[in-house]
Amino acid sequence: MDAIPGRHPAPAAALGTEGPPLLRAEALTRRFGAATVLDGLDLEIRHGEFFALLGGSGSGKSTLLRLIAGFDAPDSGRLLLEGRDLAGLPPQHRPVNMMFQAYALFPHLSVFDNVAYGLRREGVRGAALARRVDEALALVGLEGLARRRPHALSGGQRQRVALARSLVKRPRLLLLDEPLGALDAGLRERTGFELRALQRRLAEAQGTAFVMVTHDQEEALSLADRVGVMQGGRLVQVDTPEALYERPATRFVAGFLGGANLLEGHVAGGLLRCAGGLALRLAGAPPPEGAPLTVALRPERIRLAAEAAAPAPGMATEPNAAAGTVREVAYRGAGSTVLVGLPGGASLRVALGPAEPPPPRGAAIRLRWPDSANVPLAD
Ligand SMILES: Nc1ncnc2c1ncn2[C@@H]1O[C@H](COP(=O)(O)OP(=O)(O)OP(=O)(O)O)[C@@H](O)[C@H]1O
Repeated sequence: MDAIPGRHPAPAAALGTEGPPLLRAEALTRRFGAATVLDGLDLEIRHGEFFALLGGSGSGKSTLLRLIAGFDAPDSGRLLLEGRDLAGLPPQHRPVNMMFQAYALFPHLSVFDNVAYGLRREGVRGAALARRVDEALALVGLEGLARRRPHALSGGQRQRVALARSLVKRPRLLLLDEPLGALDAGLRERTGFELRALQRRLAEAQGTAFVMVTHDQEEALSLADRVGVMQGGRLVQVDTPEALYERPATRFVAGFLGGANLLEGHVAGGLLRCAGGLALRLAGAPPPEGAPLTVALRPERIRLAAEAAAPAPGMATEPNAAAGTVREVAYRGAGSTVLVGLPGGASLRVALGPAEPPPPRGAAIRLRWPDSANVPLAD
C-alpha cells in the first residue's frame, strides 16, 4: 500500500495533544478464569481524536471497549475520564456512548423514536427532545427520514440511525465496535468517509473523540488519527498511521500491516548479512557488530533494477540489492505483487505500480531498494 492519499492530519490544538488526555487507562487488567484478556494495558485517548484499536480475533479489543463503556469492570487498574476515576460509575452516567450495530434498532419504532429512546428515558420531552433528535439526524444526514421504520431503510441508512442514536446524548467519547463490519465493500468505503467527516465535525463542535475497534488494517489506517495495535491483551504500538506503516516496532506489527518482508541476519562489516548472500545497509549509525537483527522491508519499497539480468562479478554482496527469479505474479488491479525467489530458497514480495508491467513468471530479475526501506525491528 502506498502512503495514504489525501490525509491531512488535524492540527495539534484540535486533537488536544496539549494538556491532559480525555481518557487514560492505567495498567488495566481483565481476566476470565485462567485467561488474562487485558494484561496491564496503558492507553491515552486525546480530545477530539479518531483512535482505532486494531488487532486480531481475541486480542482483547471488545473487552477494552466494554470496560470503557462501563458494561464490565477491570480486575485491576484504573480508567480516568478527564481526570475522574470511572470506577463504579454505571454506563448511563458516563459521558461515553457505544454505537451498536444497526440490527440493534427497535423494528417497531420510527427513526425518530429510535433516536429519541435514550433521551426519553432521561426525562427529556417536547420541544427540547425534538431539537436534540433533529440535530442528531442532521449530523448523520437523515433529516427527511424521521418517520420511517428501520425496515424501510437501506443498510447504510440503518447504520446512520444507529450512529444518530449513540450521538444524541452528546458523548465526549464515542465507542464503535466494527462499525463498518456488516457493510459490503462499496458501502464500507463511503460510510468510512462519512464517519471520518462526522467525527471531524463533532471534534470541532464539542471535542468528541471516537474509539473504533477493527481487525481491518486498511480501515484503521485510512480513518484514524492514531492507531493502537493490540496483541494478547496489550498495546504493542500506538502511532499515527504513517509512522505505524513506515516504522513498525515489532515483527507482529510489520506482518499485520501490509505483509512486510522480514529479513533476519547478523551484523558484520557494518552490514546486516542474511541468508543467500543478501546484505542490507541500514540508514543511520550501523548496529553493533555480531548482533542478530530482523528488518522489515515493505514490498512497495523494492524496485526492479534496470540492468541486465546477469549480476556483475561481486554483485552478490552489493547492499540492498538481490538477483532472483520470478516465481509468481498476482494481479491486484492497481498494480501487481511479484514473488521473487532468491538463491538459497528465500523469497521477497515486490509490489509494482499500475504503470510497471510485471515481468513474466520464470524471468531472471534484479531488485534494489534504498537504505531507508530497511526498518530494524525490536523483536
Ligand atoms: N465474558 C467472557 N467470559 C469468558 N471469556 C471471555 C469473555 N469475554 C471475552 N472473553 C475472551 O476474551 C478474549 C478476548 O475477547 P475480545 O472479544 O475482547 O476480543 P476481540 O479482540 O474483540 O476479538 P474479535 O475481533 O474476535 O471480536 C477471547 O478469547 C474471548 O473468548
